Amino acid sequence: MTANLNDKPLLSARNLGKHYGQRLGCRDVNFDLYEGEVLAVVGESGSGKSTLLGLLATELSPTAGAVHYRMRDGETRNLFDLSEADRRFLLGTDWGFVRQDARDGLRMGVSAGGNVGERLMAVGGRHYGRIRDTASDWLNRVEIEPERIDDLPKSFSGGMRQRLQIARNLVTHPRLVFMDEPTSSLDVSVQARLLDLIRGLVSELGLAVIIVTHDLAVARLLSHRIMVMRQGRVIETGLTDQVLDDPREAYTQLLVSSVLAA
Ligand SMILES: Nc1ncnc2c1ncn2[C@@H]1O[C@H](COP(=O)(O)OP(=O)(O)OP(=O)(O)O)[C@@H](O)[C@H]1O
Repeated sequence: MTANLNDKPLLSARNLGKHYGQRLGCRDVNFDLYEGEVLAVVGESGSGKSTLLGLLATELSPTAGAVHYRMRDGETRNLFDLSEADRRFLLGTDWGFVRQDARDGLRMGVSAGGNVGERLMAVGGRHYGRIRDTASDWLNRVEIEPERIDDLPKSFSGGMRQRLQIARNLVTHPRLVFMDEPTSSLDVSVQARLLDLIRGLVSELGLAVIIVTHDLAVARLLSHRIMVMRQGRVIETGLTDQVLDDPREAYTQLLVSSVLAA
């Protein structure tokens, strides 16, 4: 019988680690991520979450280990052996990256429609009318009035900017989306609405997501699995509800009971 590709992980980290000179960023990170799976990485400030995300998204070079990724053609490659062109292809089409600060994820000098359309053009979209229609459709999906299509993101509220960032990232139907504290810069009421939107889109599009958050409520709402980091290492991992309801490690128990400032 032919193996179902979906039985294989989309991404596998093996003994992944990074030191910044003498300082430990993260070490010995091992996990598999499957299509459609949402993995939350949680831990206190300085525990290595951003370092890990940077490594997975190939923005940082590891000092140890590998990350294997199943490309669209079914071939599994070590991300750190990819050519610059392959890397750019992944970043521009197959992956999304939703940043904590929308200014880092959007082109602030380009209209809302341009921000979304640009990613479509990167995957070969050439027909101006169709690109504009798709952009307008995506603005609608993220609850931005399509009449705002020609407005610059700087005229948008924080919540709207984050929603625009999400549209820009999802328009190419990526298979994997990295999210770095996507809601933490927003007011609590705005956060709830954005989380709802993210949850709906992730499930509708069957996205695999790796989300870094210090907010366990965000992890609870969005993720299937959770990885708890402390001092650069993964100290506990498992199904989100299981880990949060019945943490094995004393440190996770403290984190859950909010004794630690996450
Ligand atoms: N560019 C860098 N140069 C040197 N050390 C760094 C660098 N970036 C991170 N570190 C160190 O690596 C460790 C892990 O930091 P990292 O930013 O990955 O943690 P984090 O869990 O994402 O923290 P936060 O939630 O505050 O963003 C820390 O000790 C940090 O000081």
